Amino acid sequence: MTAESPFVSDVPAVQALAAWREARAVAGCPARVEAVRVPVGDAVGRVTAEPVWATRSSPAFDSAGMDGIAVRAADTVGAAETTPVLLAPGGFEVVDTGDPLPPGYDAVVMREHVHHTADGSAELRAGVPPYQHVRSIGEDISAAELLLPQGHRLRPVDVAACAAAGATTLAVRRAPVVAIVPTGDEIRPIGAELAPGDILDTNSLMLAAQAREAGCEARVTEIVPDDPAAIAAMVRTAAADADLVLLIAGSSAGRDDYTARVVAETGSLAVHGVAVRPGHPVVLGTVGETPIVGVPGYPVSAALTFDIFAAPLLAELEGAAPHERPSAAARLARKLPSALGTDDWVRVRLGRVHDQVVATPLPRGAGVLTSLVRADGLLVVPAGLEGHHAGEEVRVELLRGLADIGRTIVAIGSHDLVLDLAASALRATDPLITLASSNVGSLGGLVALRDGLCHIAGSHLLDPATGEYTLSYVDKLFGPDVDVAVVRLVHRDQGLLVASGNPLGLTGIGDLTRPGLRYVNRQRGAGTRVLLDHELTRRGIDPAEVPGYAREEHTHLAVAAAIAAGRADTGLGILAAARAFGLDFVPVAQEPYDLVLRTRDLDSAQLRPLWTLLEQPDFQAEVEKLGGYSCAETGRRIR
Ligand SMILES: Nc1nc2c(c(=O)[nH]1)N[C@H]1C(S)=C(S)[C@@H](COP(=O)(O)OP(=O)(O)OC[C@H]3O[C@@H](n4cnc5c(N)ncnc54)[C@H](O)[C@@H]3O)O[C@H]1N2
Ligand code: MOO
Repeated sequence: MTAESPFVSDVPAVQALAAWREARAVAGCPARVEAVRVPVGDAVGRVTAEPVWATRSSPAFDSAGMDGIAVRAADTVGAAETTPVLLAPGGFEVVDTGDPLPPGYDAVVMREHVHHTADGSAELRAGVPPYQHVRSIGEDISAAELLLPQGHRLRPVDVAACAAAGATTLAVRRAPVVAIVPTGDEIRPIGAELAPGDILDTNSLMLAAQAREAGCEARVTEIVPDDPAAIAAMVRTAAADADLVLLIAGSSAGRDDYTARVVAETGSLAVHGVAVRPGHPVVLGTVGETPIVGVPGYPVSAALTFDIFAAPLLAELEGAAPHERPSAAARLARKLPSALGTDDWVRVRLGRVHDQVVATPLPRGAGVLTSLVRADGLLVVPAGLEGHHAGEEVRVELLRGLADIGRTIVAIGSHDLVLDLAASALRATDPLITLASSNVGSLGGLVALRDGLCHIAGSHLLDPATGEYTLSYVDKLFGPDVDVAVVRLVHRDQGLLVASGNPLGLTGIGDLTRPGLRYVNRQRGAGTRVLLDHELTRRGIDPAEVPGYAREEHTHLAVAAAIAAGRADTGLGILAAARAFGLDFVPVAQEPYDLVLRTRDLDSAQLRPLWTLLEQPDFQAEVEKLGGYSCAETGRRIR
């Protein structure tokens, strides 16, 4: 690879890590950070640099385990309710929990089992075995035992045990120092006034916090402009007193992307481009004796690059095992395509549907940081796979506890803004409730419900034969005997979304055959597409006559966005989507949008908060404020 090459050539992650390791060895990068001796009280979070041996037993003496009296067990033999034993003063001694056991005694009787008589004797109504309620010397720790191995990250319980075992100081690895260097002419510090095109330096904030969470000291430098000489100077300074440098952005092939060149010129470039996504343009190398990572600028790429490349190295520098997240099996809520040749890191929402965990993929863009914010888990589609089918079992790394996901409502089907509104309203009433919705179209939602992959399927499927919505599809898919309930969410207006002012003067479906028109359609299986097809058929129009019929978007908002950006002239969608993008709207039809579910879930604890919400007048008012919605039948069970 040449330093000048603008091309990022992706190597598999394992190979990249091996190449970087080799480069670090050649550059003489230390294998470990130094060991230091610190007071036990300061050692939490650090990693032991040598084994910890006990120099003291704990307890250091036989001690009373309870408040009461110390006795000789032999003196109590035969004591019973009917034949109490009296111990005269001098034949026992009062003790409190933790007191050394007085010499000559071998057991303790709890004070609530002792009757003191007027002459000061102690009356016992039960015999006691030797060593009852006595903590013997070394019960917890014996002097000379190995308490902790080397390479152990110290937790609060560990330092307490070390101190009890006689340690006042511990030999630990010092915290690795991570220097973070943000770059980019457009990057501004958090809190700065922003001009158009400016971007806040959120990556430094995140990476520094990730480094601290990993037990490191993080130092963020000034933001360096896109000037290779300035970046090189800052990298040299940062590397001089850091154990790892994270150089943010400029990792790919743009005109101002200098990271690979700077690393090659100031040190050695081991890897430029790894077959992982997000994060593929990552740069790995060394500067002096310090490892450096060129972290891609997109926030999701930056976060994952830290996890995949920086965190394992930092753990190794401390001599500790890398942090591993627990994982669980889950079934995919919908199809997950993935490019061959790269490890695809997909963020997922998790929910429990009946007795299985279901994973719903979140948006995949490397700039969509909220996909990580909302993620309950991470799933890696390995380079050798072209993805997974809906319903396929996958292994998911957990970012949240499985117990926490128990209250997630999994919704799959057609997209509607009312579901988004409900998700945020539910969260406001109880932070533990999540409504995770995934848009695969009405038909896809019904299939997912049939296959046990969701709690509710949002549907607005018109049956052109009957003019009825959804019910006939439910019958067809589930058969008449399966207990499926249908609850009305809303009625909504569907119409043609057009640019503000309706510049083409469209009046309805009949105008869609105009030559040169750029229509944008919804995907097959979407209720809106079924509606379009029905309206076309009614007018005897062949879909092939609609220019743009084959062009597909997956949500109302995506259709509206395409029109707002001037990439299309019109598409069928809901009024609320037109409003959200400042578009005009030519009404075509009013349709019901329903929630389909298993009857047994109508009364489940997971779904109950949703039904309560739908009844609320405040919520209904919010919905109608979106425009184009009627709540006249909201919450009514129609099957
Ligand atoms: N022709 C190619 N273009 C791109 C490729 C490629 O292989 N060939 N890779 C794409 C991928 S994938 C990624 S990821 C990005 C990586 O970009 P860079 O590391 O070069 O970063 P920039 O282009 O400078 O910035 C990308 C994006 O991130 C924002 N950014 C930068 N620094 C920060 C920061 N500190 N805090 C928050 N956000 C930051 C920056 O403003 C840009 O919006 O390249 C693709 N392109
Ligand atoms: O690989 Mo980039 O990091 O997808 O966004």
